[in-house]
Amino acid sequence: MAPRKKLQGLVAATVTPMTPDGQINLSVIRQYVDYLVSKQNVKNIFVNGTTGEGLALSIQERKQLAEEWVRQGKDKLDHVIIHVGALSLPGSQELARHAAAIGASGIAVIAPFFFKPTSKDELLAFLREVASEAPAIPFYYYHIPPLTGVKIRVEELLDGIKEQIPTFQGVKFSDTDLLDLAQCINKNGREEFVFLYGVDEQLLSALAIGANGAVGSTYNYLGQKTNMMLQAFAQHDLALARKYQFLTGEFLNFVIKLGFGVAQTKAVMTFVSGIPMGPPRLPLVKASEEFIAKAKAKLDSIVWPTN
Ligand SMILES: CC(=O)N[C@@H]([C@@H](O)[C@H](O)[C@H](O)CO)[C@@H](O)CC(=O)C(=O)O
Repeated sequence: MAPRKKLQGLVAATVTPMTPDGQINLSVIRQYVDYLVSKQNVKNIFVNGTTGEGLALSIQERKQLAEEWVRQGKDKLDHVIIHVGALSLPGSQELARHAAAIGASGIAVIAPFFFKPTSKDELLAFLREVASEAPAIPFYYYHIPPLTGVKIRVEELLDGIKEQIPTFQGVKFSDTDLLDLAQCINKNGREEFVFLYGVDEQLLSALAIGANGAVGSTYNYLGQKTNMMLQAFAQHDLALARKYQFLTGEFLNFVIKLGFGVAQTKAVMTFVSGIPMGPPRLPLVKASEEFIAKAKAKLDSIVWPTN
């Protein structure tokens, strides 16, 4: 899938549908793609990331999922980015080669987080060895220090990165350190690289400092609303953009207090879309019925602007 345009706007971090007994469920991916496009107006996806439980899947499962998303996304989606990060370099390289071979629009990689890189050079060396296995497609660094524990500043990482990784295209920035993000954008320019923000409840702040778009779990079911926020922001209607951000925040603030993660995202996506996303994989456990009832009532109670 050759990307026709530069990646920008919203990217849904897809959940991995599973059967009730915990096997990956490829059979609903077609319906999932159609739902994102027709109901959420989201035409970019990020597969096998955090929300997709990529690190809890086998290499074989990750390949099967990547293939199905690319197949079903053909002629419907603009970008299918496959997350190929893994704890071992050979695992990550194998996934990178596979993603390129099946026609993914790009690959993304998190920092390995059992044996962690302790410096920019160590991290860059790992990323370079993965990126070079897919030399014809864009490469994105997936920065998510709350989960990886790798806190190397992106500002530092980007310094001279193109010489090391010619396919480097941008960052999925899932951290609240907006000073780091701002420095990245200020030094490199939002035209040079793509900066996709990954903390959905704070997206408007990231847009204000120049983020090109966002990758996140909520764009699966609040994509349409968040697109309205992006539109309001683009039209300099900050008051309206804030309304959308505050309402998304109201929902997330509510569910975060109840305990919110990938399992709960799967449950919310199931009741909003009607597509059965199934349980998460251990060690994650499925959301409780109580959570589902409360989250649904909260989401239903929100009155969105009609403009
Ligand atoms: C830690 C985490 O899961 N963060 C989410 C957010 O979308 C997050 O669910 C949202 O901001 C709610 O807190 C994304 O950054 C993760 C993501 O994009 C991915 O699945 O790779």
